[in-house]
Amino acid sequence: MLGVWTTEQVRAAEDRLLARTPDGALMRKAAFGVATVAAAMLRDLTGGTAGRRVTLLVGAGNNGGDALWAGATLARRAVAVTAVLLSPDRAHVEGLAAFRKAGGRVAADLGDPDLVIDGIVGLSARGPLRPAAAALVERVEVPILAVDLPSGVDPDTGAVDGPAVRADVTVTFGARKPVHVLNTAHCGEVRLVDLGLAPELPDPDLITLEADDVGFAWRVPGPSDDKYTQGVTGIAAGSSTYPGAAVLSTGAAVLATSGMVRYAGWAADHVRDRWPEVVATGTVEDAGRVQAWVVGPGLGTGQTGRDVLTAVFSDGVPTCVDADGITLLAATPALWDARDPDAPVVLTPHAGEFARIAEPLGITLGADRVAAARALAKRLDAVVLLKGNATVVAAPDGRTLVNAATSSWLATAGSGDVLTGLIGALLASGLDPWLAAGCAAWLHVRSAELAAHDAPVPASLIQQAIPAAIRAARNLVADGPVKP
Ligand SMILES: NC(=O)C1=CN([C@@H]2O[C@H](COP(=O)(O)OP(=O)(O)OC[C@H]3O[C@@H](n4cnc5c(N)ncnc54)[C@H](OP(=O)(O)O)[C@@H]3O)[C@@H](O)[C@H]2O)[C@@H](O)CC1
Ligand SMILES: Nc1ncnc2c1ncn2[C@@H]1O[C@H](COP(=O)(O)OP(=O)(O)O)[C@@H](O)[C@H]1O
Ligand SMILES: [K+]
Repeated sequence: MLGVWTTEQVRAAEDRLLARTPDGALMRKAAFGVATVAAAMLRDLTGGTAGRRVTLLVGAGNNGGDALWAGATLARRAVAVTAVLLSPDRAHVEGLAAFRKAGGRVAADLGDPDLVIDGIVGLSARGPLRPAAAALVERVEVPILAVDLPSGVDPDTGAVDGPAVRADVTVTFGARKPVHVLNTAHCGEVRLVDLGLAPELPDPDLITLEADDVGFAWRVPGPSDDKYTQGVTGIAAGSSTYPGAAVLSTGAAVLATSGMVRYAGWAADHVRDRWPEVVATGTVEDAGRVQAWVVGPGLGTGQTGRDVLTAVFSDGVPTCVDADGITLLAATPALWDARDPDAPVVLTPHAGEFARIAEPLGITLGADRVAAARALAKRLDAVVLLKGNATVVAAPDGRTLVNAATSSWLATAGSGDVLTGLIGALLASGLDPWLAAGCAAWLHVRSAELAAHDAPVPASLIQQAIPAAIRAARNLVADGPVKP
């Protein structure tokens, strides 16, 4: 697991570190990291550094100071560095002096650079780029290295509300901030420069899962296991209109667990045809014991759906509610009455479903997706997995993880049904519901990556890549550090 800290947490930690560090030392360390990455980018782009051209966009604060110090280091390595000062009378004084002394040039315009370094604004950023900065950024046609974060993007929410830098690489310092996991599209590749901040940091605000976390969490059958002891997953999904959702969701569970999967619903014949290993029945009541239910994909929003949801809740086991299940709960909150308060619920809304269920409760999905997911999780005493390019998973106790997509190929019809099957299988294996949702989101992205190979990919092929993705996660367990 890797931590992510809010700007407030980072600032407080930096203040403590600054108090016992010589003046300017942290900025010089940060800037050296920027210069090192910039030199590597120049080599990749042009085959060398000497004589190559870099333009710095320099704002009014320490972010601009970082850029100027980095520019000074590059200039000493014979790079032709130009600085455009957005607030000339407020540019970082020591940084500008060092930059000029190293041979850096101040100019009014971008010039014709090989690389641009964005030092417009960092942790103090509020709102989109202002017009002068926006006009410059708009004209950039070469790769951009962002200092700390891409300017114009909100550091704590990753939200973009107007002109903003879209970086190829972001070099950040001391700790990752929310923007780095919530808006990977604007950050590009994120590199972290160690400032020695770790001892000053509190518990992280958010976490992200690594491959070995997922591999470690995946249940592996032992010699005394049988098909029941590994957890039986139940899927209550599909209807005459949407039989495919049942097939996709059930299949994902089949591929994610070596135990047993039961299906209950209208699409029993379709499911049996595609997945003969599934025990399929017409109703939840006839399905037999399961350790977790998935309910909702393609279920329909009529009386049958309401009856199915009630039957599932009455079973008193961990339950993942998706799609039509969420819409039903939004329209008829009394359906919650059938829920056993001790049985965990995972809700998996996309933005529209989130609005449907959250707005009547006074919770809106604004720019701060983490805050919204946390509020709904607390209010409903359920894990909330909010879908999107960055998937946010919030537990009722406030634990929150973010899983960033590596592409947008997952945005395809039926891919959410695959995700629910994965969550169901992990819930049935006995995993903590928040971790189950997070591991499923991680594996979902990895499956899409393996299946897509930079081309469109249907949900059924994402599903087929599940075993390869599990292997990828588990191999790292074998090679990586042993966890307690
Ligand atoms: N502390 C440390 O230990 C270390 C800190 N480090 C570095 O310091 C950075 C934080 O620096 P910082 O706090 O000086 O402010 P910073 O982000 O440069 O903003 C400057 C000014 O920009 C303006 N502005 C605001 N929004 C804007 C917008 N949308 N578009 C345009 N302009 C906008 C606003 O000024 P205003 O014009 O509103 O008066 C604001 O005050 C941090 O990100 C890291 O890079 C590293 O060196 C490592 C050690
Ligand atoms: N732009 C995007 N980039 C990456 N993943 C995305 C993007 N948009 C949606 N997704 C993911 O794709 C899946 C879509 O699920 P959902 O909206 O329920 O679709 P469906 O109902 O068709 O199965 C979710 O896992 C979501 O996180
Ligand atoms: K920046």
